[in-house]
Amino acid sequence: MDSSAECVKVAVNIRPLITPELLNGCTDCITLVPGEPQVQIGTHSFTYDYVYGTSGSPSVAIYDDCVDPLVDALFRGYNATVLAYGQTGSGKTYTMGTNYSGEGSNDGIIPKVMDTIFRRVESVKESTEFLIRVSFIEIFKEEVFDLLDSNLTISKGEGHVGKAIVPPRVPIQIRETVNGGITLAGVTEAEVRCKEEMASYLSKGSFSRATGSTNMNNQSSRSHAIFTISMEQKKITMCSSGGNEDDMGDDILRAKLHLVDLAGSERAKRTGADGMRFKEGIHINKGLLALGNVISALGDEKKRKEGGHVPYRDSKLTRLLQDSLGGNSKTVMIACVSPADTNAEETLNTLKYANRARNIQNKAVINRDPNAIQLQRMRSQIEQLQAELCIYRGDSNAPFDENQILKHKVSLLEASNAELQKELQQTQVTFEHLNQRAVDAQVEKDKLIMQIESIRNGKSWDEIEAAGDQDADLVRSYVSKIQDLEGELLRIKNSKLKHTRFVDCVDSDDEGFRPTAGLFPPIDGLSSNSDTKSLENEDEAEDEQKELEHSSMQEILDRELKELDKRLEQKEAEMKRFTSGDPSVLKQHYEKKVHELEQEKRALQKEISELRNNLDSISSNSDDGTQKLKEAYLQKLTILEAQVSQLKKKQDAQAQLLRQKQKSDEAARKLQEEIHRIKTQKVQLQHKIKQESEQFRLWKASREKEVLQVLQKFPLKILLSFSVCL
Ligand SMILES: Nc1ncnc2c1ncn2[C@@H]1O[C@H](COP(=O)(O)OP(=O)(O)OP(=O)(O)O)[C@@H](O)[C@H]1O
Repeated sequence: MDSSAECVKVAVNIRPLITPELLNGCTDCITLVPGEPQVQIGTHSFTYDYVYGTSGSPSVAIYDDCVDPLVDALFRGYNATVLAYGQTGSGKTYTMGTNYSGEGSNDGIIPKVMDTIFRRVESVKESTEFLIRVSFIEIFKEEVFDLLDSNLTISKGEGHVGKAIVPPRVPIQIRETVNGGITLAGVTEAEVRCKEEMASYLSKGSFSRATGSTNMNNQSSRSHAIFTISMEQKKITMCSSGGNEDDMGDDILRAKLHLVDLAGSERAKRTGADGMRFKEGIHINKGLLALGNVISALGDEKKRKEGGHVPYRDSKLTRLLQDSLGGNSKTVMIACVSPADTNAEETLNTLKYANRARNIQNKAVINRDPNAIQLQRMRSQIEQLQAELCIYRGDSNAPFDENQILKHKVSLLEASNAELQKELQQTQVTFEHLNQRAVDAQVEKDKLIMQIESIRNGKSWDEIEAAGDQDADLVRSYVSKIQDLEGELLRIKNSKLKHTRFVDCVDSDDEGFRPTAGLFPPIDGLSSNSDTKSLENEDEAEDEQKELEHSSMQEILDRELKELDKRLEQKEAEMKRFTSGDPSVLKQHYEKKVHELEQEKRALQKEISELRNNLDSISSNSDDGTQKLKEAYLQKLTILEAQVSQLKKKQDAQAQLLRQKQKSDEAARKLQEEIHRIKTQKVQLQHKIKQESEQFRLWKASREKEVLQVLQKFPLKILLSFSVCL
């Protein structure tokens, strides 16, 4: 997960069974797991960040756990959103406190938010200036209306009970700012200075909100309502520069808290709706369906990593909540559910919806005024230059020694680094917005091109409109396909870069890889047009990239193979040395030699013992002749004994040789085994080379097929416009 990314927090609020449900004999079908944020319904079990049951005073706990941290974040310059979702009558308006009029029960979230904000403002008003504004809008039948519009003449009696409202009011246009933010053209933003003033605007807006009676709630909200609190703050006194992330210094922080009370999520037939109420339901569901699709797209980790399309533009609701879901906001969703068994199906749907929302990751950043950031940076520079000047002047009264100045410089650099990192974060968020806008604009543009083309071909407007959604889906699928391919190309480029570095390290003599020719020949009719070249070039670049990858892989494998061959050659040469003579002949030779020496030794020993016998018989005769013979025998005996001892030595040496021979036989056997292993490795490597070539061939074939399919499906005009935009 990205370190700066933070998941949307999800809480489930289960209201008690209400009187009509009790009168109908409904029973509680939800089970809570004690001590765990878990909910069980039937065989299903879900875990959330927080679960609030039917007892106690949940609104206090909900506020403390889920909303108070968001109000705190608002003061630190972060955007935040609280979103109440659930079927009609599940308690969204009750939980949010959207109907709060400034008097009576203070139970809902919004009154508590107001209370906290103004208590906090009061506590820091000596050091910080605040500008707080509120706006209140509703999305009713896919149009945005300003609930604080002072020209609003509608009275509560005109269309609220059983009859649809036909309000004499002008819808507000949604605009996008240059950095991808969403604004509402001309919406009332009322400045407020106290809680009572803020509550009066909430009450005024709630009064104007479209409500109606349904089977499930006789004061049912028929619109999505967004109450927004904007806060601008600036420190009055100078503050010490420190590394604290939330220290705003001279910055102006601007942040918004959206408090969203959605319309009921139930299916139309359950509410017993007909006529106008039924049509309202269709619009409500369109917005909630789009919201569900956005949640699904953002919650899918694979799609998110690939930067896939998020259909924010499919409804006004999702466009307005763009920042709150997957953007620059800290967001909490409160799923409101009824425990009644009659509502079990809708409750299960809400729980599933909420469960998916837990996977959404937002990237909230502190919203600082860019001018203030620039000012801060310039001030740091001045301080640094002043410090340097002190050193160069050699000013003995200067309060800095060199060490201090270096420390100061380090802290300035650290501060500037932190600033740059924040800027980078903001730029990343802006980039993602712009990217999304580019995709959406591309889809819009291509839809229009197709419509113009259809008009030229004589189609009626009804036919065009009927085909509109289908065409838009087709175009969207192509745009996202192109996005996917671009993403893949980028990944391949990056991995190639890493790979080239690796190869360079392994072999510095490597000349590098030369790009081979593109895979596809120019396409007739397109090749001469310069607009198509970028598309063609990108394809060629991708193909070249793949070819390069393939050839570099082949080169590495070839090199490995050569290395193995070299080792094999060495081992075989060694083996040859061992086996150059016939080992069995050699062995026989040595054994024979030892045997001969043995025989010779025995013969000599026999001769010596005969001589000794003769000597003994001579000793008994003492005449001169026999004495001389005795001396001759003794001499011979000495010579023979010397010969025997030499023969013994030779015999030992031969035995030693024989042992050595046995050892070298063992070494030869091991060598033989090693040669066998190298040969097996070689076969495996050759197999791998073959496999890699085959994979590359298959990729090449599918790539050609893919490009041909895209070219066949796209009208030429769309291809041209894609290539211009991309
Ligand atoms: N926690 C609660 N305790 C007691 N009563 C509650 C609670 N939550 C809701 N109710 C009651 O349930 C009824 C329906 O609540 P609410 O109007 O807030 O529903 P909703 O979800 O806003 O409906 P819709 O989408 O139709 O506007 C109201 O009568 C309300 O007083």
